[in-house]
Amino acid sequence: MSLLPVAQAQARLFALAPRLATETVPITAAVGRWLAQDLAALRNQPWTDLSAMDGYAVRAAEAPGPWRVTGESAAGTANLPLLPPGEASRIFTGAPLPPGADAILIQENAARDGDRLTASADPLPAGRHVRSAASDFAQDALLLEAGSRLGPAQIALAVLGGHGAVPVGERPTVALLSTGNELVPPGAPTPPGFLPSSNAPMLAALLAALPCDVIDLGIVPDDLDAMASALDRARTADIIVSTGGASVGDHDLVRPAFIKAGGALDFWKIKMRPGKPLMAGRIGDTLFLGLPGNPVSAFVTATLFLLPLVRHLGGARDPFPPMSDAPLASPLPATGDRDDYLRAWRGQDGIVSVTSQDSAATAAMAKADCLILRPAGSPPAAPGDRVVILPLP
Ligand SMILES: Nc1nc2c(c(=O)[nH]1)N[C@H]1C(S)=C(S)[C@@H](COP(=O)(O)OP(=O)(O)OC[C@H]3O[C@@H](n4cnc5c(N)ncnc54)[C@H](O)[C@@H]3O)O[C@H]1N2
Ligand code: MOO
Repeated sequence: MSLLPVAQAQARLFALAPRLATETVPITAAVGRWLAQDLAALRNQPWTDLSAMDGYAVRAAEAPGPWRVTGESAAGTANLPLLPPGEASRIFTGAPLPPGADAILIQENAARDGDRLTASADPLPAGRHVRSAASDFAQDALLLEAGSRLGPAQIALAVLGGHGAVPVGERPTVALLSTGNELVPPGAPTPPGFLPSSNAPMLAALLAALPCDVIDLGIVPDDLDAMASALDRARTADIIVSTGGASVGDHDLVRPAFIKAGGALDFWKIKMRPGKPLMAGRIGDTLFLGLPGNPVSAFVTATLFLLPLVRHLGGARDPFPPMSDAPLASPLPATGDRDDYLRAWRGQDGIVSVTSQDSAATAAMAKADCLILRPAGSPPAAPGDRVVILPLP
């Protein structure tokens, strides 16, 4: 079987995965989720011309006064009477300007003696310290496009736009299955032959940044029937993710177990390093991703396939990790016949690849804050050469 290029594999994975239904949730529960529809403003912001400062509302053409201070405007007032010529109104930040006023004299620049007011400094142009009606956004304006992620700034915008609830993609459920006779749960004793299972906690940590619900189904031994029944039990999830047992050894049983459980495999073996044995398919309505067991391979394939899949299902417009380019600080060897995703960190002088690129080197992986993408067949690279990087979450 020839190796499938990463972009083709990602496209095939998404083709297996229709987006989830949408639901309307209170705005406070929408953080991190993706809008299911364009969001338009239900109101003008500001609703009318407002003062940006504490001071006096005046007619700018009358500066530097004197004015007679008559009315007052505070935030929360409306329907103010016309400001007669020659008069000023005391005003506070966020309060509406009385009709006729067109500038704010800030109180630091005002001299007041009883109800007599004069401007003590600088010319006062019309519009000074005024936030004009709808200058932030107007009613019916498009605030946020479908597929946008709702972070803190987007939530503020939606609320000011008049929305108390928003339509978003549902949260997918992700079931994690760790395969391997050698695995024990985190923190358990490790007699000879055993090691702690780190993949599920690592994947749960990666998924914690996304709106999804993670179920850890624990460790399954390298046994065809045990794996097949574990996969079958996991079918209530939207996505099943296994780690380990994905390669070609006699104990690598995930693929036959998936087929035994009734799954239809769509692809296996990707033109990437690490991560070659990655596989994907469907079992009923559930998507299946079989990640390699090596912790670094599982980390990289999760970054390039699992996280984008969760974003896609939840309605994201941009599901893939962003890429940029940056200069290298240290040299790189030529790549082989697979795309390399090298673990690296962003130093002051450029990108530094971590010392060990072995797919079991977790100490080196933990120093990385980005991946360098080096396409298959790239020649050696020297310090100063620009490379494509993917920042890590
Ligand atoms: N003859 C070949 N051998 C291998 C090939 C190949 O093409 N031909 N591919 C290699 C590549 S590339 C990878 S990647 C690995 C992946 O193998 P598996 O997915 O079958 O993973 P395992 O053999 O089950 O485990 C590999 C390694 O990772 C450790 N492991 C597994 N699960 C966990 C876990 N939950 N937590 C921590 N560590 C885990 C496991 O003990 C092994 O050391 O295959 C190559 N072989
Ligand atoms: O493709 Mo594997 O993940 O190199 O060790």
